[in-house]
Amino acid sequence: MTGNFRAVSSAQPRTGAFSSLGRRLVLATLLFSLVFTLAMVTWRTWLAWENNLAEMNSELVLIDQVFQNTLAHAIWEMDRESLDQQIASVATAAPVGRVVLNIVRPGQPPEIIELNRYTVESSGAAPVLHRQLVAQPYAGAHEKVGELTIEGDNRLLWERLWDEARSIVITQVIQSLLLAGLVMTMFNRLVTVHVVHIARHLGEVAPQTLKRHLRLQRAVHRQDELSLLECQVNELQDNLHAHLERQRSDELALAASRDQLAQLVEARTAELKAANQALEALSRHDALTGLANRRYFDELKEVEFRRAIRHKTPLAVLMCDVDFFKIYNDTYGHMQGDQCLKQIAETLRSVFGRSGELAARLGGEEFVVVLPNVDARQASEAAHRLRASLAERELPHSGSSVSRFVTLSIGIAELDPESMDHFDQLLQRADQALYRAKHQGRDCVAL
Ligand SMILES: Nc1nc2c(ncn2[C@@H]2O[C@H](COP(=O)(O)OP(=O)(O)OP(=O)(O)O)[C@@H](O)[C@H]2O)c(=O)[nH]1
Repeated sequence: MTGNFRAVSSAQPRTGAFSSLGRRLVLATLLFSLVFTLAMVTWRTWLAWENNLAEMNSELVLIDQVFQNTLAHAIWEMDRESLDQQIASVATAAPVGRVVLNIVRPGQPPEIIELNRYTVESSGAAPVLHRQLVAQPYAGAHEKVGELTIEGDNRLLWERLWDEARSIVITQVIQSLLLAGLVMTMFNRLVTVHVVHIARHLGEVAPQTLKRHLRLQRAVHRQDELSLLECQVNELQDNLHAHLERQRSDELALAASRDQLAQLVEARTAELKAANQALEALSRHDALTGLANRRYFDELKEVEFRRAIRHKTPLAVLMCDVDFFKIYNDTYGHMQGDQCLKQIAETLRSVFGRSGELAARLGGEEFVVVLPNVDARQASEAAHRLRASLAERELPHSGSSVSRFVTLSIGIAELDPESMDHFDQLLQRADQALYRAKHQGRDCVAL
């Protein structure tokens, strides 16, 4: 499950290098401030220009109001000295750049007095004031004596504009820089720090740390986008934790039921195996005597035959038949006959209990014994041991004409690799020997 989590610290942006949100915001703010500053400077400079023009015009009007009557009077009175002084005063007043006085006298050509503040003629946008000078030599008389033209000082106008523009630019730039700094600081404190904190927290999220909630370090807890994000991250962690817990308990339950199922399957398999073994035992063994039955004997006989041929070892077979068993049954009853067959089987088991020796009931009262690594002589000794062992049991057989007890006739055959190529030939040979034993009077062994 840990593999389902990826550390944020190792995650890279999809394309390009890492670019801080705060830096981009500052750049955008600075760009905006620059454009805004340019616009503001232009607009405020234009306003300042208009103000300066109006102010200079007012100053010229004021000068004109101060001097128009005294000038008209000096012209009327032909007071040259006063006239020159006044013209010089007007020309040296601060906002004045040029003064032109056109003196009109009846019958004389007009006289023009012009004073320039600067040697070089400056013409420009400064305001110009034209005033007709009228003298009042007596009450009710109006005599036009001249015309006064006052032109504003262009240089002064531009100097004033330049001073104002400079202060406008400085204040706008400072204002913009302060605004950008404020935005950057606020954004950094209010957003960037917390976004980085959230990214680090998410990078450390793992199944075992899901219960550790995200806690934003904020002086004042406000309900805003960040608190919403904090809440959603914690809710996601809780859901994930609950889901993992559910998954874990489901896995445990599944494992428990799997174990239970495995135990059940194991028990059922054992039962089945036991039943199969029982079935197999039943299918391979004679129900009455417990000896191998004909089917099992048929399975094993060829194996032993091939082994003896391959290893060139001797192999002997005993064919055993109970003597006068029909009479036994007739005398003691079929049930007793069964008990007798069981006793004979027990005798066979006790005599031929070594590994490899096989005693089987072929049917009725007929038994066969396969003896690997045993030749005819040894088989004969074994047959006699069998007869002796049966005799020891002293199973009464009153109907027998050869003994008071139950006896066996035994035919022996030994494998002859030259003349035999399958087991039945050996069995047939043993059967023929048994036939001879019966004809020799029973209760004997024949080769
Ligand atoms: N009780 C009992 N009798 C069986 C069983 N199988 C076969 N018999 C009897 O065994 C008898 C065999 O008789 P016979 O083949 O005539 O041979 P015998 O009487 O033993 O005579 P000889 O072999 O010539 O000595 C028959 O009467 C069968 O009914 C069995 O499982 N139980």
